[in-house]
Amino acid sequence: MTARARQIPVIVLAGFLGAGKTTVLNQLLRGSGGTRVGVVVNDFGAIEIDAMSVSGQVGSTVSLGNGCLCCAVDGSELDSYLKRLTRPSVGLDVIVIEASGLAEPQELVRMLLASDNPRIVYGGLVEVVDAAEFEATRERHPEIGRHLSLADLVVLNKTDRVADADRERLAETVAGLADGAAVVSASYGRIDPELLFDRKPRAERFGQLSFEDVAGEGREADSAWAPVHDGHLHAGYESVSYATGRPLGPRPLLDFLDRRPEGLYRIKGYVDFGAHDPRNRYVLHAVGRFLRFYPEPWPEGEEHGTALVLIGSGIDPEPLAAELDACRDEEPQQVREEALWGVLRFVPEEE
Ligand SMILES: Nc1nc2c(ncn2[C@@H]2O[C@H](COP(=O)(O)OP(=O)(O)OP(=O)(O)O)[C@@H](O)[C@H]2O)c(=O)[nH]1
Repeated sequence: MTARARQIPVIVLAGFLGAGKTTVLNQLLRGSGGTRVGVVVNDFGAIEIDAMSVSGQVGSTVSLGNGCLCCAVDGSELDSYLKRLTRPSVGLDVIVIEASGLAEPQELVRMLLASDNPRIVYGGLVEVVDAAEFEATRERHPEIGRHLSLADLVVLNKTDRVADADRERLAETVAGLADGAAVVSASYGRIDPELLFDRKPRAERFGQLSFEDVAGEGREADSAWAPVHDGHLHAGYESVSYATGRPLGPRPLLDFLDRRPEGLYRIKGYVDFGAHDPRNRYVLHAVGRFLRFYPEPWPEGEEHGTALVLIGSGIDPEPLAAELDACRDEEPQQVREEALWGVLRFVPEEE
């Protein structure tokens, strides 16, 4: 076999905060059959929540926490992870990089195209869009349109959250921005893995980007290419990581979530409600005003505790941490059955 024949496609999975990238990734991993998928997860927050929530993968996962991969100055960090994943002994068929929700996808694509790792080949950019939040997000961040124009495939996710008529309109808007790339509608990230793992020549599958496309040749000067990161989505965003070994009180936490500041767009992580439910931890997801708790059994042997990442613009880390501290349960051993009811209202019946 020639070196070229062994090249492993590397797909970038991008999309704004909370759009459903991890959900799509988990669906792909579940549906990957015998294909061995390697995963690189790039979290924006210091606690690597996404890496923890990628489940059941067939291949290997490496995680790049705390900071945006698109700001790794020369891509050497990414290169070293890819080197590990592309060792023949690992035997991967495809690698998916889940970008942080604030990454500049073209930076990642550029790094992949510039990589001198002979074992990889750029496999396309998948952009995940939150159908329910898209319009508001685009108003705040018009650059989302530019991201879509680079995509090879757009997943219009969370279509269960919008009415049929809105869905069609959104699909049209997104298709217009995506500049000819395929747009597939999905709920809970359910897309056909064949869309990504097909080994046909990529020119047939995706409108492959050339380096010139990505580097901006023939395009208008693009501020995101400046060596500073002012134009990046994450420039105005802050991430706060919060961890505590003391259980949180359900009611104080719900009060906190209820009055969370407008700029606090994304919260994710695990909550320990202590004696209120000693068997389960509660996966928490807030995206805009959307809030969900997903109880799941504590992994065996895992120390119980709460770990949250809060991401937003104009948020003030210290008061947020102090407010969360104030949610810690005063009487962690005392169970009031009704205390958890408020939380259970935000547990979906089924996906
Ligand atoms: N209603 C609905 N919720 C969804 C859908 N897809 C994902 N979600 C929920 O949206 C929340 C965020 O999903 P994630 O997959 O974590 O989003 P993400 O893009 O990886 O988030 P970041 O890494 O923080 O940017 C979770 O609560 C998901 O269960 C969907 O199609 N419909």
